[in-house]
Amino acid sequence: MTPPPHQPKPTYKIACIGGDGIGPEVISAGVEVLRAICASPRCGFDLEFHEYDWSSDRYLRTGRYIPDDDDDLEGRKDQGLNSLKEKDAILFGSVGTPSVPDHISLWGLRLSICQPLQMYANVRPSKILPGISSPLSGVTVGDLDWLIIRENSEGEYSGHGGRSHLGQDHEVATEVSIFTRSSLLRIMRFAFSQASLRPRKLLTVVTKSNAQRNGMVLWDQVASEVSTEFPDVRWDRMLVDAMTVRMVRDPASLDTIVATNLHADILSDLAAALSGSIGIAPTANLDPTRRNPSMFEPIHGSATDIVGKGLANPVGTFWSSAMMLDWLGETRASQLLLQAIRHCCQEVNVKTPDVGGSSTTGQVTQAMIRYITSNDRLLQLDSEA
Ligand SMILES: NC(=O)C1=CN([C@@H]2O[C@H](COP(=O)(O)OP(=O)(O)OC[C@H]3O[C@@H](n4cnc5c(N)ncnc54)[C@H](O)[C@@H]3O)[C@@H](O)[C@H]2O)C=CC1
Ligand SMILES: CC(=O)C(=O)O
Ligand SMILES: [K+]
Ligand SMILES: [Mn+2]
Repeated sequence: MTPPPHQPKPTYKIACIGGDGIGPEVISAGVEVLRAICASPRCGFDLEFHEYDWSSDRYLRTGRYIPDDDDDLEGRKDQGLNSLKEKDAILFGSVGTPSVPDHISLWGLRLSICQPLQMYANVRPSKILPGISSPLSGVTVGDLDWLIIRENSEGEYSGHGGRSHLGQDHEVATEVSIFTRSSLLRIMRFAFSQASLRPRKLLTVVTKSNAQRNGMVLWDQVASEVSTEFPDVRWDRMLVDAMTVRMVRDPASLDTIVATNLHADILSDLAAALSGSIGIAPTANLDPTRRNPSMFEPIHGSATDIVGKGLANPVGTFWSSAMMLDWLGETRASQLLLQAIRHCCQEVNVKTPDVGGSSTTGQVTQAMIRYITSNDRLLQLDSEA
């Protein structure tokens, strides 16, 4: 048989934005682990990492989180937002520091990437991993396995509103939630299709249409319209306040969940805590049209209380990196990464203090790399092994 023609390995360009606080610590751990995968001769692709210094430090130095595309930075003009569009994916840490107001930092960096690049679907899996215990008594692996879909482009985080009469008794501030039919159609179609891909084919639409009588009513209406396109998906509707009760009291009754930008932000932190720790939970900011690169980050923030101490759990970043590989079509490498996470959490018990262990960020990272290096046969198709 003639051997197949030599195929060059695909090389994916990954933008790495560590950001603030523990962001750079977990991102460098993620990059080390991803490099260990690529170092295997059995790995069928390569990753090219492009580091960005976008952070609050840069903001305090230059007045900008993201330089203009035509700013000349040490002779280079390729470091602005447009440069992200040439990448295959973005790995993001976190943004936020005590010396900059949180609304400046979040809008200056994370939202300034997600919004122009139309990453309208924020995907947040939440699941109890073997070796990790839930604070809910009697709830264990398999009892909590959720996929939270967060609307990531509008709603309460549209940035509409303003302040006037500053400092006066009649000072006023508005924060206007925006709900558009076109954005609701795309997020509901995305959520129903994600639900239809999971074995239980079960979607819960979170709402607050009792008190919020405009945007949330349109939200419900579009959910109902889109449901007719997905006859195989069973779905129900929950008011967000009652949803918190159901998540705690009956986690096994839930599977895929769709909620607004604000509601899902809150519910996913709760989900992370119920599944063991905020340090574990991953997220993907997806442009499902693939016109733009998507961005992968742990759901946690910059955790300035633990920065520089080796206490940051890097698992949220490893899991996010696995989601990134999956999005790039590298499912075997993604599976290997997930398996390495399970191995660290359960078999060798290498865990950070937030999940009851005593290992450092670096020790967890090294244990991941050891597992990957000695199990790299899993990167090959069975027929090639
Ligand atoms: N996507 C992003 O970049 C986000 C940024 N933020 C920003 O981060 C800053 C801090 O926000 P917080 O409300 O304190 O939330 P946070 O998620 O940074 O921290 C909350 C608590 O969880 C702990 N924690 C978080 N990540 C951990 C990890 N990997 N391992 C172990 N423990 C971990 C922290 O030590 C802290 O006690 C703020 O400026 C906020 O605006 C918050 C959430 C997301
Ligand atoms: C900002 C924030 O809390 C989040 O994206 O989850
Ligand atoms: K983050
Ligand atoms: Mn959040």
